[in-house]
Amino acid sequence: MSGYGAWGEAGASNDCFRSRRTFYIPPHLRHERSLVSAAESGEAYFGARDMGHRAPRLGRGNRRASREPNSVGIACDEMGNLRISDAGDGAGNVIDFSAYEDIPVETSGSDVPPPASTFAEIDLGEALNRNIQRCRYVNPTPVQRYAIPISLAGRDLMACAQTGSGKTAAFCFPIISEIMRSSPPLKNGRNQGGRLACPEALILSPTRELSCQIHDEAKKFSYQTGVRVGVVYGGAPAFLQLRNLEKGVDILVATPGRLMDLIERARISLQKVNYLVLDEADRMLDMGFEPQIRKIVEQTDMPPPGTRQTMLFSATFPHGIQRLASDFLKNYIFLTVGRVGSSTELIKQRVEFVLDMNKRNYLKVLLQSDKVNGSHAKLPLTLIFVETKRAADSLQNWLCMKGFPASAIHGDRNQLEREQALKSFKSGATPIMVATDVASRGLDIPHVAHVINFDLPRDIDGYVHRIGRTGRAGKSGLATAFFNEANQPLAKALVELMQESCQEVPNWLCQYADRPSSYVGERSRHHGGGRFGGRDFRKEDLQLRTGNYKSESYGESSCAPSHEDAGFLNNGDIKSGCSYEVGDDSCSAGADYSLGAGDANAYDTGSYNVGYDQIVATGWD
Ligand SMILES: Nc1ncnc2c1ncn2[C@@H]1O[C@H](COP(=O)(O)OP(=O)(O)OP(=O)(O)O)[C@@H](O)[C@H]1O
Repeated sequence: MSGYGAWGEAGASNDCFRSRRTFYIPPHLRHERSLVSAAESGEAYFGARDMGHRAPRLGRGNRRASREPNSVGIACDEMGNLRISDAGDGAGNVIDFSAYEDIPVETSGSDVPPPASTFAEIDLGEALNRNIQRCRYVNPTPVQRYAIPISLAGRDLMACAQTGSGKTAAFCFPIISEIMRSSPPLKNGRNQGGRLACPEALILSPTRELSCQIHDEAKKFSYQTGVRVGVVYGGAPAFLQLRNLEKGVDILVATPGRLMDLIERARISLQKVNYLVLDEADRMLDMGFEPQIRKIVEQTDMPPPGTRQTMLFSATFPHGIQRLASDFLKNYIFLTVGRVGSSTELIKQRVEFVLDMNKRNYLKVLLQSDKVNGSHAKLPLTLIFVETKRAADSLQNWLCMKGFPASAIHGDRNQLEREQALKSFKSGATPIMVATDVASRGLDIPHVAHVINFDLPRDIDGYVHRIGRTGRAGKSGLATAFFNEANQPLAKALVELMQESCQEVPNWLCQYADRPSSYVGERSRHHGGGRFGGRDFRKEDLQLRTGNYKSESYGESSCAPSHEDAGFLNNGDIKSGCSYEVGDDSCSAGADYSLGAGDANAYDTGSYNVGYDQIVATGWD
């Protein structure tokens, strides 16, 4: 990854901006000093040389076995030094996914392929299987068990699975496997003398950080498969990204703005895209990104649905967004793994009543107590979410003044600042990171012990994604929310979510939830209050009309469809009260793409936080 510490370096500090010999360190191990030291000293963690450089035998994919090793990506030039390490907890233990074992799963759609219970059951190809072993992924996670066979069967998919449950591999594995075996070879996605990149797979994600992370993961999985992975995102020089694409790219990971820019400059063509993935699909199709996504998917040379395979993944999938998304899909399967959102009991959720004017003091107490209880009296990694970019800067400064090492990440920070903040947080050098929603989705930061919603988001899906930054991959985590009168509209949905997740709900919060409110939480309105947070809107529409739609339920049975949902959807009312700081990641100029600038700006200066900012200005403490 070209960014925040994905690569250690030989004989140098772990500064990824200098060009030295590079060593891949996967996201979940980048905080490990021992690993960084091993990389610095040149000691093989998983020596590429151990594996040799013979062309891999690729099972059904051996037609492409003669391809060169992957060489796309800034640090991928020296494959001899590539480190692929395990998925353990850094202490040699394999991640315990047993917490996800009895998760309810539901599929709907026609002719759903059966799930696989082991990787061995799935014919992914020898080279990829070796990489899976190198990653020490022993068994597929539930979403992988279902999504991989569905994808390998060539079916379109809308998949909804809990945060931290392994969705990235669920879409990467089948794509890599299929590209490995595709025939004839596509000359690594190059045309017109190498200037026009023609990827076979396109993975779109909403933020630069997430794109980098997916790129990193995909590169790791495609090691020695001959499949090339590239990435383009805003805020970084386009020429470097283009130079890498010129070497060939089979799988392109991109943020929408930069991708559109490069399409318009005739540097990328989507004519050969056989696989399209929208990660964080509900985010990609909400009112901020939707026009851009439509342009990319419907107004470029990308093959239409049915010709290409399309897969959408998220932990949350409001019905209005499902309806929009169905334009991009053909005869798709809807898959829900577990309750939409948190991995339930793995994340302990606490809600505290804290007035705005007391938030900072309360935070200080919380952090002090975390420090006392932390190992060696150290602060565990703590991610604090605030509403606005200004609030993020201000809280970061205040925390530093109070002796709590903190970084901040938001859409007004330039790419370098964002990378450095993330790197410093991951390494534990600044164990606190203050963030806006730009960091709420997808980021897989190992060992985040505590997520604090200093300002609660406006919708419950936002909350679900934020708290999902902890309690990932079978680990436990803590999420604390500061709640006060201003958050009353969220109370009902919050109580429902907490009850579903077997959390202790304070009585006072239930009282807020019982009050009439102008806001109807996403969960109640979209999901019908069922045990599955994500339900196939087709099913509910059809059941309403005919009482007949094919659905398979594994684990627990699902609830009756909600008439309220259908009515809501028919009104075309989509995700009002959207709470994103829209500041991706897109424009070639390097500035954050300001989608629905009105929204974003209104959000920054809106009345919701005025009181807070005034308090900051008076410097109370
Ligand atoms: N089969 C597996 N065995 C062990 N670890 C796995 C497996 N699949 C994925 N992981 C690990 O689980 C972690 C979470 O995976 P990932 O980031 O893909 O989650 P996600 O579902 O996309 O989360 P989010 O909804 O927050 O984006 C990663 O560190 C990944 O390496």
